[in-house]
Amino acid sequence: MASGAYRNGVHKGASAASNFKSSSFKSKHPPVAAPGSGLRRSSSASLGAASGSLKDDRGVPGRVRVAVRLRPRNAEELVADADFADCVELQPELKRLKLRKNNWDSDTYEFDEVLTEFASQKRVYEVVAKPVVESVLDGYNGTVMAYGQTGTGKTFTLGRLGEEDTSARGIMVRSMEDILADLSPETDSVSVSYLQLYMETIQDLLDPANDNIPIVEDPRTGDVSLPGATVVEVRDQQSFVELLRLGETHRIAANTKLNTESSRSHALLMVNVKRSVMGREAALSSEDDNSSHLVKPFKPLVRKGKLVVVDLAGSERIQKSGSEGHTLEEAKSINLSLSALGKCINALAENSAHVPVRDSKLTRLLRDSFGGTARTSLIVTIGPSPRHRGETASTILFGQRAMKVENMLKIKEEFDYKSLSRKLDIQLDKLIAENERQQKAFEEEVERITLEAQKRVSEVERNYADALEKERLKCQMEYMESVKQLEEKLVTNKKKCCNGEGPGVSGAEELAEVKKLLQNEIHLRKAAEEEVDYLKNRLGQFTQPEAGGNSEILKLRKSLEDEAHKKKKLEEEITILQSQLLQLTFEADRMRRCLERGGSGNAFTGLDSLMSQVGHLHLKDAGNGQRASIATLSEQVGLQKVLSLLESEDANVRIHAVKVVANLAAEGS
Ligand SMILES: Nc1ncnc2c1ncn2[C@@H]1O[C@H](COP(=O)(O)OP(=O)(O)OP(=O)(O)O)[C@@H](O)[C@H]1O
Repeated sequence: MASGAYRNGVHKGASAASNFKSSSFKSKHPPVAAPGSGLRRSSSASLGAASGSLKDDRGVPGRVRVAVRLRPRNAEELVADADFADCVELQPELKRLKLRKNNWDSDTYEFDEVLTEFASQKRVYEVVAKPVVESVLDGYNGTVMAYGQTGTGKTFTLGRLGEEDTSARGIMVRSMEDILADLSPETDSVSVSYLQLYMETIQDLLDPANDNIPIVEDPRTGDVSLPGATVVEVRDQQSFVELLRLGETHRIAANTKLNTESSRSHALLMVNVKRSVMGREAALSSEDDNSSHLVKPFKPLVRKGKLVVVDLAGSERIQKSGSEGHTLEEAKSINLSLSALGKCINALAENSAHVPVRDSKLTRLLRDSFGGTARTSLIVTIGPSPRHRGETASTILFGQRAMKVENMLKIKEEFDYKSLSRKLDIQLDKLIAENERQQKAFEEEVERITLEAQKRVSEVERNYADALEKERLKCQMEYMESVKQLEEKLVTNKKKCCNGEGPGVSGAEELAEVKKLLQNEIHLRKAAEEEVDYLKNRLGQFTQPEAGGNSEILKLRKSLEDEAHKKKKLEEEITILQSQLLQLTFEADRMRRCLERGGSGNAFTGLDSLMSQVGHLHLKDAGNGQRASIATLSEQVGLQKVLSLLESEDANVRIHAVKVVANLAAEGS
């Protein structure tokens, strides 16, 4: 008899149950909640509370919570036990169970939760498993375990998929629903392994070929791992249900092959939840300030919670199962692991110094669930049949002992170097991209400014070239005009000379007029020079910011210099023109004087025509300078002709010829 049992409603001896009266079943002191956790915390009575939880370095104290669930009578029992009362009577409001010994005597037990045959799957989940799931999401390990005789509803409670009737969904499916709803897909992840422990061998229910998985314990942390077990990351509920179905199919196939039943093996679903605490905080802060990740210090932490859901093999005794041969060995093996679990629980309940954890694979696998750092809920399932009273009593006692086991819940939080590295990589990528963007923008800006400058320079060049061209044309026109006027005047003078009229207008007046024209010309030239200077200054202003290397500007300067050079040449030509004009004026004067003296006009005819030709040549070739006129005279008039005039009989002709030659010689020199 358990020390905590009630008999006939009277409490006998110190019991775990008596302690539970003072403990709250509500989550008054939930473990440290992950920031931003979206899962609604259970508010109804639950097994998950850490009574009087005081968090210190060792963790949060948390007793193993135990619920009892009664299966309704099945078809066989309805017939076979028709004339008998159930072996148990439940008082759910008092969280008590009465186990009948006979018609007048019963033992009373108190549990953390008493679930009648009418309890819904939803309620069972909420009081048994939900607080554990919440702890797992907060970074603790958690265990939900079903213990009971074959056929009492362990698989019904834990493993129902509820595909046709969602209200029938069991604890596994509902747990994953809550986990997936609470995780952030960007920073968190959840993965599962599904295993079967049969005859001290661990088989992979997600990969049947993998049928002897070793257990590895971390000597430092005591954490248990199963290297080689298939681990599947779960992204949505549907894929998880598929995995459960696949596991169930493999479990049935494996058991058929081994000629056994599911009740002979233990099924373990391991759910690993990994969430980045920093990731969530950073994500929240970055909503307010996009650049915060660059300046705010951050601590990348990862919380790793592991949920283990264990559907234990049937707890019936060997002698009652009538096993023999291989089945007997099998039953012994099942019993071995279950009795090892019972022994461990007893040792822990009694605060024994030695806990035989290593006696079986089951206890090795569950070492964290009892007396470890996990939050653990146990649901013991019982049937109503008085024919199985002994099994029911044994199950109830197992549950009562488990209620005495105290765990020290510890949060599994690690510094997440991987996440830090990933975050830094992302930050680095962002910075590189930003840098490239800025570099590109800078280059585009430089290109834009260069284009703008080039455009402005070419605009100035064009304006300047236009202005120069205009000025040049203007000068040319004026020059041509002046030359034309001089020619006309010369012809008029000659005509007058030939007609013996003499210069109608005095030569001095004509000369003054020509001088005036020249002055005008000089004035215009000066104005053009000023215009050029002004344009030069303007160009200098435009090109100053790009000083030091713009080839366009250099070109512009060169063309400016060329223009200045041309201008200088034009000025020289004007000077030549002036000297020629003087010479012509002199010749005209001389001719006029000659005519006035009444000398032979005929005698001078050849010489006049020669002078006329010389004059024309001078005007035509003025652009090439004085030297060109001698060469042209020699070519076009012929030096022989000039020389023949020197031998003329007329002395005046000879004198003129001498003068012409002398003038030409003076020109030549
Ligand atoms: N609370 C319940 N309400 C209605 N039916 C139930 C309940 N619990 C169990 N059953 C039914 O009882 C039968 C046995 O249940 P189940 O297979 O879950 O038992 P078990 O303890 O897992 O058995 P085993 O140890 O052999 O695997 C099933 O048909 C199941 O539907």
